[in-house]
Amino acid sequence: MRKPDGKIVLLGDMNVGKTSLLQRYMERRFPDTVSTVGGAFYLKQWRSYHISIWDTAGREQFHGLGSMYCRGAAAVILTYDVNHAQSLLELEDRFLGLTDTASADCLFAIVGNKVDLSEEGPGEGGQEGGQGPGLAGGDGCAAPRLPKQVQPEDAMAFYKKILKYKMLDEKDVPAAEQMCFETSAKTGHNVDLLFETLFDMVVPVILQQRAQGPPQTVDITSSRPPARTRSGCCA
Ligand SMILES: Nc1nc2c(ncn2[C@@H]2O[C@H](COP(=O)(O)OP(=O)(O)OP(=O)(O)O)[C@@H](O)[C@H]2O)c(=O)[nH]1
Ligand SMILES: [Mg+2]
Repeated sequence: MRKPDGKIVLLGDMNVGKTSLLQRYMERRFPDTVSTVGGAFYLKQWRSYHISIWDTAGREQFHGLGSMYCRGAAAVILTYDVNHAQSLLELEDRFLGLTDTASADCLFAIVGNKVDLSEEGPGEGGQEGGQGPGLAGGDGCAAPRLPKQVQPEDAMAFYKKILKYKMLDEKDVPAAEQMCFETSAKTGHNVDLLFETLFDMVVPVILQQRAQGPPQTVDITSSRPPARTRSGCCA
């Protein structure tokens, strides 16, 4: 197996939909999932690059593994559930610190998932939302359901906190509006947009990492992550 050129890691509390987002993008479906054990990855070819996308376990008992998965990451997708405010707070309290091992140029995407369940979210309708910016990409035709607990402004405020935590200047990194997404793994809303926006952004980071010396990505040919099977840890 070819060694990946770069790595993207999904982080976030249990049940926010990390595995579902990845399966929606890679397998174009929304299967039943079981809570992830450890971590698992997919390999995606994007242009001439091979990018590994790591799904991690949100459960507290696997927390210690998070910084290992983040080592050398070119991008981290910090995922929360738009209908569960605590899941955004957890990103700041429990998950942001895990990204200390990521690449110095690491990009951060903030993703509010399960937007199909909220009153302001888009309705059902298959893979949609491939156009337009992440936060402006909703088509607003939902049947009323749950009151949305997290607003796009909350996610953008968190993005700015990340920049502060990383001591990055706003003018040196992508704008919050570009990096905050609302998605539905169930309907596919904005899922392609999320991953493909990130892939395009990650390519320059990969080139930068190459220019700086040997890659820091985990060598998946020599390390042995827990096996992923259709009914296994990633399903
Ligand atoms: N309605 C709806 N349900 C979703 C969505 N994404 C995930 N789910 C459901 O939420 C539950 C948890 O999804 P997972 O993808 O397993 O969550 P996870 O973040 O991987 O959880 P851990 O592996 O425990 O960290 C499952 O029952 C999914 O079917 C979504 O966009 N909309
Ligand atoms: Mg999972």
